[in-house]
Amino acid sequence: ISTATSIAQQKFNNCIMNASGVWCSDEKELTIIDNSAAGTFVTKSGTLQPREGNPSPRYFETSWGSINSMGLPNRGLDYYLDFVQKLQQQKRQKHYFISCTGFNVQEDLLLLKKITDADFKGIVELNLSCPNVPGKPQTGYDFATVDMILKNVFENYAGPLGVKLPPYFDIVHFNQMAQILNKYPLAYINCVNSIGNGLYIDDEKEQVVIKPKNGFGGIGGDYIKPTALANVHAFYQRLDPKIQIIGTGGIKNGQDVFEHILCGASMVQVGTALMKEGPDIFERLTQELKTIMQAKGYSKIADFKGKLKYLA
Ligand SMILES: O=C(O)c1[nH]c(=O)[nH]c(=O)c1I
Repeated sequence: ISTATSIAQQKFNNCIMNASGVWCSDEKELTIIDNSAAGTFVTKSGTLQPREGNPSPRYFETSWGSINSMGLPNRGLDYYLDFVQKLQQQKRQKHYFISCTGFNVQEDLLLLKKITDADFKGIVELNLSCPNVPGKPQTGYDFATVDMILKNVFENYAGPLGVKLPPYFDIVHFNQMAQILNKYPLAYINCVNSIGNGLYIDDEKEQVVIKPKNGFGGIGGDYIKPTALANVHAFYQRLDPKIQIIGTGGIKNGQDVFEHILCGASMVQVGTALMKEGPDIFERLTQELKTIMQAKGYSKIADFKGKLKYLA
């Protein structure tokens, strides 16, 4: 039984990896993920300059998931690029994802030029959905801007590239976004980022639990799985099959991985549950998925990818 997959013709021996932002902020964390059962890793979204991010407390775990307003703290794109290129020299058969995000299209293009100049051979994840930089909108909800960015990106970047999208909640929005995405040679889209600007309250103290933005933050975990599955499947139904889908959101056991693949995901990313359990989770998720596949008579993920059935 194989849980292998491929994205943009790059092969991965496992379809399960980390979500950007979790266990991927420095080379120590990235090395641990690289040596875990995860098929590969994606870095924290790198910006042109390093960033401190928002004041703490900025992350809080609940029984059903998490709320975060990290504020894009990162070592800067150059740091991640240098580290991944060094690692790539040692592990030629492995491929890695680098996440990046600019505050406007000029910055996006500068980030991509750095990646081109470094002769990066992995896959780029352009983050269009950070919900936690005060005063900055989530690009993914501005359709015209997404269209303009993708036009500029694909006029300037030649390597495999995907985008990290926010969750959408309206069928018309799925249609409008799919129409835009289908115009471009995207390697994949990654659905979903956290559900932006949720609010979690400590009843005893009668107060919020994170400091930035009066407690408003991105929601992850069990809360968002139905939304994540819907976004994966809605785009699977609408996109050119050349554009693959990475499923992110609410994955904490083999069943959740199975459901994302059934909805059309070629790869899945784990955030909140990885934060809670640590990198050993990848071995557990892989075994649980294999057990489910065995019970159902599937030998590879292509046997059931996207095969969600509807009621007649
Ligand atoms: O606050 C963050 O750093 C953050 N938090 C998220 O939940 N998603 C994102 O894309 C980012 I860049």
